[in-house]
Amino acid sequence: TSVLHILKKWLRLLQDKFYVYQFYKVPQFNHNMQENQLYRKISTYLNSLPCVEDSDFTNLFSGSKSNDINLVLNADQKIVDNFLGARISWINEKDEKTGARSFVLKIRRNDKRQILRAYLQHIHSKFDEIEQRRKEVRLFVNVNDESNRNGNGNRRWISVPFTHPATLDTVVMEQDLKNKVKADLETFLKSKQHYNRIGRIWKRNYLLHGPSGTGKSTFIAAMANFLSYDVYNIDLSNVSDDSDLKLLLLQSTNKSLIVIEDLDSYLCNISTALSFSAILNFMDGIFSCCGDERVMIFTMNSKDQIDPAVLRPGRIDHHIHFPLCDFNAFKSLANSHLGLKDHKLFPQVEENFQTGSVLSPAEISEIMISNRSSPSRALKLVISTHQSNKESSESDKYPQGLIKSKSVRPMVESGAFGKESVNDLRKFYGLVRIKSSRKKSLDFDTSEK
Ligand SMILES: Nc1ncnc2c1ncn2[C@@H]1O[C@H](COP(=O)(O)OP(=O)(O)OP(=O)(O)O)[C@@H](O)[C@H]1O
Ligand SMILES: [Mg+2]
Repeated sequence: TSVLHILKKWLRLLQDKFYVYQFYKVPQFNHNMQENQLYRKISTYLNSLPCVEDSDFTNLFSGSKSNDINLVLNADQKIVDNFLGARISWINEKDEKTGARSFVLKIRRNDKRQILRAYLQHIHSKFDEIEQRRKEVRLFVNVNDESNRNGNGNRRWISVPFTHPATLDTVVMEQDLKNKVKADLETFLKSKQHYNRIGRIWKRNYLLHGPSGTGKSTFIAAMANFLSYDVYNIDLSNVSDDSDLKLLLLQSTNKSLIVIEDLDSYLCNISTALSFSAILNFMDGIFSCCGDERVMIFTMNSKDQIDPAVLRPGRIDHHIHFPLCDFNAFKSLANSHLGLKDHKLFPQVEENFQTGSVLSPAEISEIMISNRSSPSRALKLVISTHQSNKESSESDKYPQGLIKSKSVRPMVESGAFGKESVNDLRKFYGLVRIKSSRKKSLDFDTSEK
């Protein structure tokens, strides 16, 4: 077989001498460093070809499902495709200077006239088919400029499969609000023509604001799963300057969620690297290549200190507030986390929440997860943590030295729990204290402290 294989190869080389070929190059990026969609389509198409399995050398990657194994072409690997009797070969080349990649198509001149157009159309439709089947949402994060310079071909994003399990059903929030957001997203998905007609970029901007641990990030994941959009999470600390921010937007694809978390902390300490106007322009999306189907989401702990220009209508289409946990939210969490529709301790919890909420859904959900074997203990712990947090937030009005003695002692002395629960509580309470002091450091600058 080896001899046969070698003979075939020679014969092919000999035949090649008798034909005139034409070459087509499909670079990964255009001159503005926008990703060439055709490159992505060709890459997906070629990796799906059965002949990848027969090639001399190829890469194996695990897929999104546990048993999946994907074959992925290696750089510089040659692959031969057959279409309507014509032989078309592809190779993935790397530009030594810039590190940018391109696919190069080689086709006989005669075949080109007959089939090239149909062949490219075939790639388009195969790609759509594969995408439909795959429906894999990916999470992109921006790499810093350094790795870019190290021959990454100016690629600013790296991606992994997005597997967050949150859905709009699992996020606890007011039902009316949830329905409104759902309806808004559904209308958005159907509104391409409308946006075109009124001359606006087809995008929707959301601001999620509220204290830490109230579900903002979880809601973003739920939105991504609802829309089946890829998520581009921009870490502004990895953005070197204004043009870098533009580049990130240019290199994102359509049907995507573009996320900037904790925008308030960046706006309050705007660095020299990134200007205020660059952020505003970014939010408007005027640099986006085709402005197709993008949802932008910004999160903040508070919008009190934010320049109204950032929040003006059009720049932010929807403001969604994520509050601390009230009794209704608590009941939803108890239902989803502990399977409790009702419990004899519910009236006591309700009474507690009526005096004002001090626990975030994250804190309550944490208590419920770690005590899910004993719902009663979880509820008692919620009540006592709520009380102690309330006391400590009141004692924040007093000098620092008083806080500890005021807040910790009543819980430990109450004797309502076994030793284990008290330890749990201490441990958990420690976390809460660390969290709240972290928040303080965001709110005030050190000189004020
Ligand atoms: N509204 C909610 N519904 C369901 N789970 C929630 C909700 N809020 C918080 N949680 C739970 O708490 C955890 C933390 O929530 P999340 O990270 O979404 O909060 P966040 O508002 O983004 O906080 P931060 O401002 O600190 O980033 C999540 O793992 C989630 O399971
Ligand atoms: Mg978050």
